[in-house]
Amino acid sequence: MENVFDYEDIQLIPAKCVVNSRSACDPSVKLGNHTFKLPVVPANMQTIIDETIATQLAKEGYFYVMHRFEPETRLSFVEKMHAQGLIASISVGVKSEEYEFVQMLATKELVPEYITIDIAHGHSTAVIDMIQHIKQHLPETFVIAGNVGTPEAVRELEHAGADATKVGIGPGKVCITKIKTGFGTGGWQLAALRWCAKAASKPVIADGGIRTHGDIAKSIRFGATMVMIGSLFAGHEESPGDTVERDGKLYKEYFGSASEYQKGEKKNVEGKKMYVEHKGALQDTLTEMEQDLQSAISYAGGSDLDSIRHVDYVIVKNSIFNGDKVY
Ligand SMILES: NC(=O)C1=CN([C@@H]2O[C@H](COP(=O)(O)OP(=O)(O)OC[C@H]3O[C@@H](n4cnc5c(N)ncnc54)[C@H](OP(=O)(O)O)[C@@H]3O)[C@@H](O)[C@H]2O)C=CC1
Ligand SMILES: Nc1nc2c(ncn2[C@@H]2O[C@H](COP(=O)(O)O)[C@@H](O)[C@H]2O)c(=O)[nH]1
Repeated sequence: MENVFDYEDIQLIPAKCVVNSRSACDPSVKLGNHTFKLPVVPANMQTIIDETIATQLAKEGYFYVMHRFEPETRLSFVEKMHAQGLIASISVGVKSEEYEFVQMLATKELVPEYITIDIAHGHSTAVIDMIQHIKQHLPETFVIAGNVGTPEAVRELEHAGADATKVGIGPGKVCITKIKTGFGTGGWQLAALRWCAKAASKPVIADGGIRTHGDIAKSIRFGATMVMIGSLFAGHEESPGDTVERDGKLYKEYFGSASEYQKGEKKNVEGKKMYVEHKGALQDTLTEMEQDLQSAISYAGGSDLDSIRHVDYVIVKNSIFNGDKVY
């Protein structure tokens, strides 16, 4: 691997603007059979999304992926979403009961529009088998498989039938995989995304490590169709994590899906808990993301997301923030 870099090492180079207002730029994206307002999806984690947020996002035209940590609610969740005419987008693991769950959905003719296979090390026989199982029983469902960090993994999961792959092993804010195992794309997630996207023939979702809205545009430039984000979505008033007050300031808890707080035990822990500053309503962040992406598109010299994919860039190793705090 040559040219290893991460989000903070890159600046995109502006091209001549062709719109008279940023509002003329369209940041919507197609994934599978549906078009969504933004190329952004909140992480399928228990402190990031719940049924209320999923419903709100679906109603407003944003993509969402419900987490898999209350497995007994998933079937009724799909029913509830479909009863409202909304898309159902759920997560599964790879244990034997998950095979039965997929079969049960098929038997009841409940077909989620999207299923995400949510596993730490997605380049595995377990994930390949699950892709094939879903495709056998729910052939109409769009399958997102992950997480992976190499072109070989992208090719194998696509070959097994995945409709999209999710890239990112260890770049997450509450991730400790890189520390505990020495493996992953932490510190070079953007370069790993580029490496994987070049091998992909289907959409790639960049997962983890997004710290600013500009990082969304950079992900698009380096091959992502969409980005999955945890920490930037953890602090909203709607966020499911507990709210705590410290020295008169409000914070929300954000913990990893492989943390002891999620697992309820200290076994194979690869995630931690942190507190993020409370920051108001989720819709405000989504609106700001939309405006920032519209602006990014205008800097790219176009009027839609595709224009970002073609801009030049420079590598300015770890220096673009000039030592400033990001916010
Ligand atoms: N994106 C990322 O960088 C990471 C994300 N996570 C998140 O944490 C959650 C838990 O993930 P995960 O532990 O995969 O899910 P599960 O705890 O559901 O494990 C799924 C199955 O895969 C097995 N398994 C897990 N990791 C490995 C491995 N490295 N090698 C072989 N078998 C393995 C488990 O067995 P056993 O437990 O016995 O090994 C289990 O049977 C997920 O939501 C995932 O997205 C976790 C780490 C990294
Ligand atoms: N290594 C771990 N990664 C995790 C864990 N829980 C979630 N995740 C991944 O992080 C992203 C979100 O990253 P962020 O930088 O936007 O906060 C999420 O989508 C997962 O892929 C975990 O316990 N360990």
